[in-house]
Amino acid sequence: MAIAFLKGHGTENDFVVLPDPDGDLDLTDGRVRALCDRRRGLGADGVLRVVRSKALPDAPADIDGDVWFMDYRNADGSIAEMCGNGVRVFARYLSDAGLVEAAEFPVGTRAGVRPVTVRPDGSVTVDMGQVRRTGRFTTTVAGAVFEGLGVDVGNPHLACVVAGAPIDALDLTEQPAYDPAVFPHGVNIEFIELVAPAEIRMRVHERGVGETRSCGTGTVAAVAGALASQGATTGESVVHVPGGSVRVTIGPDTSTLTGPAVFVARGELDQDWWHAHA
Ligand SMILES: N[C@@H](CCC[C@H](N)C(=O)O)C(=O)O
Repeated sequence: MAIAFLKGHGTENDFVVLPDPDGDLDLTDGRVRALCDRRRGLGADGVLRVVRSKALPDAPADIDGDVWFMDYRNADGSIAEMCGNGVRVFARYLSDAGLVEAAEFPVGTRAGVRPVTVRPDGSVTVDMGQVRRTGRFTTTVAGAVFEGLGVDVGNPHLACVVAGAPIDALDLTEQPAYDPAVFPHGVNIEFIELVAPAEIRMRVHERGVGETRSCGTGTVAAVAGALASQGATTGESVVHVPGGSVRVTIGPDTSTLTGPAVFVARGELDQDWWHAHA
């Protein structure tokens, strides 16, 4: 069986997309790690398997079986509940491939259904759901302690506004320290610089990946963190990340993320390579 793939990115958070409507692929952790490896594989921050919800045994039971499901894996092979940049790339794939005809449709994720709108200019808006604030916590980078807002947007985040020092100077090559009692399943950690009332810059260290050039769920968490630093819970902001810019709105009941979704390549995996990495 030929195994098709696409390579795409959203603000340079890059993914291998594997169309697998009937859930036939044996997508082991080892294969995910090999696919994401930038030397022995295709190279990516994560894998997006495109599968019908009814074909994935661990899809949440309340998602309609015909809804397309984003089976997301981090580069280290771990499973994450949600990926904001990935869901835009995923939605764009479904639309370009003619698997969905409407411009607005639901995408299933482990964090629940996320309604998306694919726009004629190729950008995608995602309804990211309600932002849950979980408390104030700290992280440590090279001995420097940063305080931030814990945020749950389906997956866990710690959004830290950095005052008085440029975020560019932070060394994010190592895992920033955090309290595992607070984040027992790990955490994505954002470092935020306030640029203007509705404009921020962000860097991120992603759970299961390392520093990436963007994190969509992280941008929503970052805007929640920036708003909190100004005593607000709702608002909107442009978020500049190393890989580009996105727009985030946060309301009392839900949030949205709008940004690009780009395809770079498509092809077929080598069968021998696939079998060698079981
Ligand atoms: N890059 C993603 C988030 C991917 C999952 C994350 N690393 C986690 O483990 O929660 C995004 O764009 O949101």
